[in-house]
Amino acid sequence: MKQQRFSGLFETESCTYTYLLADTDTKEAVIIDPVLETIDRDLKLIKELGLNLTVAVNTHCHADHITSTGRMKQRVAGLKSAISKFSGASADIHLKEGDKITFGRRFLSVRETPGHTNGCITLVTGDESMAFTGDALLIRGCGRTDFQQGCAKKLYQSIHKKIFTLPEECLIYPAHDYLGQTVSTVGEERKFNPRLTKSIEGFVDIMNNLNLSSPKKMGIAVPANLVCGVHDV
Ligand SMILES: N[C@@H](CCC(=O)N[C@@H](CSS)C(=O)NCC(=O)O)C(=O)O
Ligand SMILES: [Fe+2]
Repeated sequence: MKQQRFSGLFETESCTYTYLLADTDTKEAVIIDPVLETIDRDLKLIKELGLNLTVAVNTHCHADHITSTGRMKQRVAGLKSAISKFSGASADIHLKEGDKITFGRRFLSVRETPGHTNGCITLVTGDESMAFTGDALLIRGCGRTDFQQGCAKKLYQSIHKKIFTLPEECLIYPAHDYLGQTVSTVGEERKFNPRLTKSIEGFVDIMNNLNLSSPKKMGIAVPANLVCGVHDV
């Protein structure tokens, strides 16, 4: 019987979620958005579970924290890094719409969801029961669109066309949450997301008036993440 192991892991400084998915029959595993500060915790869990980590994928070139994918590659034999081909970042695998990341008999399929950045992707499990939305769709929110080629119109269209078309009960796992929320569903966000339930004009207006300060680590995170996060910290 095919089984899947799923872990949601949290990094407290940047409020980032890292997700680990494994086929428990074959032990092949994939990690999504791992953070440099929590590399030891994540690799310990992978070792404890006896998993063979084959792919470390970033949903986009993060601006607020440094990815651990480069460092993980140095510590896990055969591990490949992956990111969108539109991210501008180096990686072993450059992903595009419709690509599949396989782990054992399971897979994640790639949906391009630009708007927060040009290279944002949403990863959807083969049975469409889970979607890892990165910073495109957050729980009752969405990624900001005021830097890294952000575009509010594009983000609105990405979310409506590529995420809200998934089954209502599909679980939404974002890359961040600042309020302690861990999971939502497509149906819930379609109904209750205060930004995405507006018209496109209303959405653009909200996004143009967020007035958020830049992420504290942006100056070091973006250049580091363009090269898989490997740099002298
Ligand atoms: N204060 C944090 C950065 C917070 C932030 O800008 N979050 C991003 C996602 S990380 S690129 C975002 O899109 N937020 C949207 C929102 O509505 O909050 C820091 O200093 O790191
Ligand atoms: Fe981001």
